[in-house]
Formats: sequence, C-alpha cells, structure tokens
Amino acid sequence: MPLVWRFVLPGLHWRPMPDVANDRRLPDTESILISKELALTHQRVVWHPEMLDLCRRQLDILERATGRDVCLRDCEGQVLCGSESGIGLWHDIAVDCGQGDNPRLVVACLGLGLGGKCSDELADGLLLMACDSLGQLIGRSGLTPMHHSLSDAGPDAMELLQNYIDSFHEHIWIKDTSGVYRICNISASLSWGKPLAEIVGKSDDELNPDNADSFVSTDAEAIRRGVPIVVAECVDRDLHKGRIWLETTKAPMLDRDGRLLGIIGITRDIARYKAAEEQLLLARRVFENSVEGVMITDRHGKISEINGAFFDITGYSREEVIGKNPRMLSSGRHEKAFFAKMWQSLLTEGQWHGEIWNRRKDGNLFPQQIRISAVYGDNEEVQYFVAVFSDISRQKQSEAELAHMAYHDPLTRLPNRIKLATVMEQQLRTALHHGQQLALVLIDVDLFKHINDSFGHLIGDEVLLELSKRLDDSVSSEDMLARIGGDEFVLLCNIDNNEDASLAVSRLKRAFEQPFRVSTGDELRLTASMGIATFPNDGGDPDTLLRNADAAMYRAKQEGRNSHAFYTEQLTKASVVQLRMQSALYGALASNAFHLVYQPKVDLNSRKAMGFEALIRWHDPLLGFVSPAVFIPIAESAGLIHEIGLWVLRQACMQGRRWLDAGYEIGRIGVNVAGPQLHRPGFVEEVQQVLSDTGFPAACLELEITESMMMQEPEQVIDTLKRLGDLGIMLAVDDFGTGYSSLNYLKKLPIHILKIDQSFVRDLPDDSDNGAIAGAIIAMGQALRLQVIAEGVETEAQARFLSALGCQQAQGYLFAKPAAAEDLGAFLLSPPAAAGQKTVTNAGKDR
Ligand SMILES: Nc1nc2c(ncn2[C@@H]2O[C@@H]3COP(=O)(O)O[C@H]4[C@@H](O)[C@H](n5cnc6c(=O)[nH]c(N)nc65)O[C@@H]4COP(=O)(O)O[C@H]3[C@H]2O)c(=O)[nH]1
Repeated sequence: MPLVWRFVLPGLHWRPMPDVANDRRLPDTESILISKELALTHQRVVWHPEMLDLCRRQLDILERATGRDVCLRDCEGQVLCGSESGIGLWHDIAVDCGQGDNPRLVVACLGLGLGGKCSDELADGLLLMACDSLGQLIGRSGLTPMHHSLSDAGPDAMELLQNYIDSFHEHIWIKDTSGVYRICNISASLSWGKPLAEIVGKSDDELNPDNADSFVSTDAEAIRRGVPIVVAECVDRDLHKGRIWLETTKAPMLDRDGRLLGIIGITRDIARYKAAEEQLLLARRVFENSVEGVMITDRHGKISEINGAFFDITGYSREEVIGKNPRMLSSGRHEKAFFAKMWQSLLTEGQWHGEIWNRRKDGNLFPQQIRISAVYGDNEEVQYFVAVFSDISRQKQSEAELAHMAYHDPLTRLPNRIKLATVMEQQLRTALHHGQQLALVLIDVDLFKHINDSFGHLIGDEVLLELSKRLDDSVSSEDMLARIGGDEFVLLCNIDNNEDASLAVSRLKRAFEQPFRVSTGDELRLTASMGIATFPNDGGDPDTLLRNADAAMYRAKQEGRNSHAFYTEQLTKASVVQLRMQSALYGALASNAFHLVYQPKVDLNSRKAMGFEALIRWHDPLLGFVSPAVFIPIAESAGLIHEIGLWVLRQACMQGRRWLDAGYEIGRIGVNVAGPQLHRPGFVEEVQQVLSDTGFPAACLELEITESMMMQEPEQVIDTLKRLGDLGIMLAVDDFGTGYSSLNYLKKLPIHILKIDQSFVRDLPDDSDNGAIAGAIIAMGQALRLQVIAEGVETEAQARFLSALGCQQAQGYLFAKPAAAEDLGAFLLSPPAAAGQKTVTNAGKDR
C-alpha cells in the first residue's frame, strides 16, 4: 500500500491519501472523508509561480537528503515540479491549499508511492522539507518585509502560523535570534506541561534552566552548520502512548536573502523507527549468535554475507568467502544430478532442504543438514538465497555408533547374531550365484560356566575378550567371526573343499592352546567344542545351517568335548584324520621323521640313468607310511610346505654333493617345488643359499614345477623361473598335459623339460587317445626344443612306443622304483677306480 505523507490544514491529521496514480482509494473511511474535504478545496488551489519555485527548492533539499529522485504532483497526478527520473518514479503527490479565493497559505503535500515502503531517510527528508517550508511560509504569509526579526510579524500572520503548527503532532517551536521563543505549538506546550502563554516570550534559561545550556548550544550548532541537524534523541513518556522515542531536529531560519531569522525546532516521535531499528538489531543479533551457520548468496550465486557460526563450522572467515561461489566448499562427494535436483526444487518451490557433504578449510569433509530458501524481490524475481545449516558430524557419528551397537556385541565388539544373519544371507546368495561353498563353524567354550561361577563374571568377561582376540587373529580378513551368545562364537568362511573347513577348525583350535592369564594372576585353560555345517551340502539358508552346526557341535560335546564334528559324520572322520595328520606333520619336521628316496630317469635308448628325482617319504609311528600325494597338500594348506620343501632341497643337494664327491656322474637331481614355495618372495635367494651351503652345482639341479602351479600368477612365475634359470638350474614342467597351458604362454616360460604325466602313459600303447596326446606332447617338445621325459613307464611296450614317438627319456618302475640313495649304485656312473663295486637291482624298494 503506498504510504502518503501530507501536511493538512489545522484540524486534520497525517492521513493516508488516495493512491491517485493507481486510481484507487485506500480502504480507510477516515481517509476517504478527508479526501472528500480535499476534493472540495483543491479546486481552489492556485499554484503561484513563487510557490512552485519554493517547492522546487524544497525538492532539491529532499533529493539531497534522500539521495533519491523526487517530484511534486497535484491531486490529479499532474506533475508540478521535480526531476525527470523523479517524475517517473513517484506516482502520488497531493497538494492542499489555504482558504478562500486568494490563498494565504499553500502547503505542499508530498505523496510517496513507494510500493508500501518509506525509508527513514525519506521520512527525514520530508520532515526537513516541512521545517524549511515553515520558514519560507512565514516569509510568504504577510511577514514580509521581515528583515532581521520575527517580532515584525503581524497578529494575523502569527495566528495563521499558530494554527498551522498546532495541526502537527510534532512539537514545533521557533526561537528568534536572541533565543526567545516566538511561537510554539500545542503539542509542545502539552508535552512541556506549560501553557503557550508561559512559553512564548521566554528563553530556555527561564523555561528549563537545567537543560538551557545544551539547548542553546545545539541552537548555535544548527546556526553554525547552516543546515537542519538532529540534535537529540531521547526516551520520554506520553500520556496516551506511554514510552516514546523523541528526536529533535533544529534548523536555522533564513529569509530569502539568507539572513538569519531564528531557529526552528521540531521534536517528533520516532518510536516506529526505533522499533524497526530494534527489530533489525534483534535480527542481526539472532543472525550473529545463531549456532547454525548462515550463508546468504545473491541471485548470481555469490556469497554476500555469512554469520559467525559459518566460520565456526567451516573455518572460513568472512573476507575469505565474500564474493565467492559456495562451490568452494564442495566435497566432491555428490553427483551432478544431486545439485541439479536441488536447483530444480529451489527454482520451482523456492526452497530445498537435505544433507550435503562439504569440505572445511582444513580439508576435512563433514555432513551438514541444510535448508536453502529463495528470497524474492518486488518483481517476484529471486534476489537472494539464504542457506541455514548445521554440522551434523556428531549426529552421524552417534548414528553410526548406535548402528554399530545394534549389530555388534558390546564386550568383544564382534558382530552379533543379527549381523551374522544379515551377512549370511548375502554370502549365501553370492555363493549360490557363483557355485561356491561356505562353512559355518559354531564354537562353544567347554564348561565356561565354571569360570563364571568360580571367578565371577568380570573374570569371565576378561577371558572372553582375550579369546575373541585370539579367534579373530586366527581367521582371515574375508571370513567373519561373530559372537552369538555368552560363550558361543561363529565363524563363517569361504571354502573350496571340506579340508579347508578342517583347516579353519585347526586354526581356531590354536586359540585355545595357550592358557588365559587373568587379572587375579590365575592361568586358566580352555577347550572348545566346534560344530561345522557346510553350504550347500548341510543347508541352504542361515537358520538351517546354524541349526545343523549346532547339532554337530552338540555331538562334539557328547564325544567328550574339546573336539569338533561335521554335520555329516563321514566328513567328521575325514577331518579328524586330516587334523591328526596335520599335527603329526608338525611333529615330523621337528623329529626329523622324513627321508628322501631317488628315482632314476633313464635314456630310453641306452637305458642309462640321466639323473634322479628326489621324492620325500614319511613314516609316522602312529599313522604309518603316508604318501606324499596325501600329506603334501595338507602341508601346503597348513603352511608347512615351505619348511618341508626347503628341507628336501637341502637334503637332495647334500646327497648330490656326496655322489659327486664320490666321483659319480649323476646327471641332474630333480626336486619337486610346490606352488606356495614358488610364489613366496625370497625363494630364489633361498635356493641360491642352499646351493652355496652344500656346494652342489646349479647345473646338476633340476626343479620340477607342476603345470597347474605355473598357471597361477603367471607373470610372477615367469620372473621367478627366469631368475632360477639364470642361476643355471634346469626347469621341468611336471605332470604336463594335466594343466591348461596355452602354447603362447609355454613359449614365454624359461623351461627346459616337459614331463609327460603318467596318466597319459598308463594304457599305452593300447589307448589311442593317450597315444595321440603323448605323441603331441613329444612333437611339441621337439618343436620348442625342449627335452621330453615320460613318467610312470611300467612296461617295455610303453617304453618302445614312447621311444618310437621320439621320446628320449623316461622314468618308471620298469627301470627303477624310487629308492634310498645307498641303493642306487647300479644307476650311478662309477668313477673308474671304483667301477663294478656298487651294484643294485632295478627293482629297489620304494620306501
Ligand atoms: N604308479 C606308478 N607310479 C610311479 C612310477 N614311477 C614313479 N612313480 C611315482 O610317481 C610319482 C612321481 O612324482 P610326481 O609326479 O612329482 O608326484 C609327486 C609329487 O607331486 C609329490 N611329491 C613327492 N615328493 C615331493 C617333494 O619332495 N616335494 C613336493 N613338493 N612334492 C613331492 O607327491 C607326488 C607323489 O609322489 P610319490 O608317491 O613319490 O610318487 C611318485 C613316484 O613314486 C610308475 O612307474 N608307476
């Protein structure tokens, strides 16, 4: 609603005026009445050229005071005076007039159509104009010639002026140049509590001795500066309004020639502005002291203001962000689509709220809860965006902690039953999809209740905590260990076969080997019963698997505790054997229970030994003879193969050295190398060390690596084999034909020998397929210039067949079974002096 200011005739008050330019009347009865009254009178308005000149000067003052364009129009919207731009801007000006045909008094009434807004400066400007008008009016109202004194004013003029200023709520008074009150309005007299007669003709010393000095000095200040000045602001009490804010403006009164006539003072109630100021201050305080960060950007996205909390949260000061784009806070965590959605909501709905990850000045990312609102201008276009946000890092952390608590056991911090069920669901799905196997091992501590009963729950907790750490250390990072009850733990792991499950059990059992030292100083020994169920054999869903693992565990308990059982009994037996063997293997290494046998490799034409293959033998006091085909894979999965393999290599080299020292020509000694050995860093250096320790020539050593092992991590294998080849060691591909080497890959390998797997030799010459395969391998070897040796040759027919295919060497029972070194004299080329002394039968004992 346009706010209209006007000066009206005595008896009328400040009122809203009709909005002339927009041709509408304000819905205010009183204002309409006043308008009618004006309608009656404004016909008689006479715009004297001098009056317009006066108005023009007033407008100049107003323009200077407000820094805005202003103009003056009559009630019909006719522009009377004003700047061009002002004419365009201002749409409502009212003019009032005096009485009769010859107006004695013309008062300019300015209507300011500002779309409902009237700034403080503008109001002040109008007031200044009013002050000045009064001075000029006095000059125009029969006071002329006034020369230097107000006292020359005639009674009519004074009465008229009195009437005029009485119509204002403001306190208005005029003092002459000697500081004597010449006129004062009713409003001032009421406020000062003195009748007019007691004020006019008195000085400040007489009227208000306490404040006289300050009044006089502010009068002097206004005269000195020659312009209207605000001299005081104070709180007062009004009978009707209560507490009010007053502001006093004083202006020197000059005649047309610029001579001082006196001082005019106006005191007005500025409570409205003070209230607005307070509101602003309050808003500023709220803005500044808000714990939420506030960022205001203009419509182009440039930051125009931030509050203190913004700095507290982001670490960026005001100077560092003003004028910048909020992108500077970007964490890089959100996709473009995220921001596109946010902008769409801002532009269509005017607001957006959600969570954003941003980056602090120190580089750390943090989550924030943010609400962004668009602020619109008069033209309904966005002027600003206000973002209010809070740092929700702590909230997020608590949420994460709560979630962790919901899915983890508070004592051990291991996943709990709920988490286990969730993970199992996922893992089972994945395993089903990829055709994989899983094992679920339920671990129940034997007689744990006794610990709680005897030592109390605190000690019981200590033991469980330590146990959980040990169990956790024994499982791999891909597996999951959970605590699902007081003394019940569950391991969920991926397995390739049932042996893997047994191995997992054996690793878990190690957690119980050492005693548990508790804070009382006692050392407690614990055992556990474990039940294993495997997927998919023993169940296809988490519940069934858990139930079956539990049943297996119960059986293990019944069998005397400290043992484990598979849900399938047969597997239990196999697993027990495996675990027994595993622990026996540990013992075998320590007690030197292994020994080597050697099997000659012969030239198929001459039937002379070209070398020997070293083969390990193990005779356990309880298990009896165990084939390497059985215990080598167990040693591999138990992590013992490295030690065993190194032992074999050293023994073989030592034996070779002994033969060489005895003057025998032994050709090459072949030693089997298991996959894990080949992939272990430092293997080449270890071989080198053994050669140097034993003094066995590298050229007499042949390392046999199975084809399938060579296919694992081929790049690394090629590198290792190259380095071994560089030492002068011969390299043979064992069990050739059973793996899936591509010819391309084979070409890259630094190998010298192909060993045809005995499965292709077995039914020769009758099996035509095997014959074809053997023939192909031999042909390929020749093409690649590799030596080819056939394994497992048991009959002359096989030997002849292979020889006919072009195979040069063979190994097998036909020529000799693996035998102890001292039994192989017949195959050693004796030194000349000792020739004929050593003999041994071809069918030497294997073991
Ligand atoms: N039926 C039949 N068999 C014959 C004949 N000639 C030799 N053999 C057997 O065939 C196997 C040849 O060894 P391999 O293929 O390397 O196969 C070996 C090798 O893979 C592994 N092995 C043996 N000793 C070691 C060792 O010291 N280290 C490693 N890593 N593995 C070894 O155990 C496997 C089995 O070894 P062994 O039981 O000694 O069995 C040996 C040998 O006794 C024959 O004419 N007919």
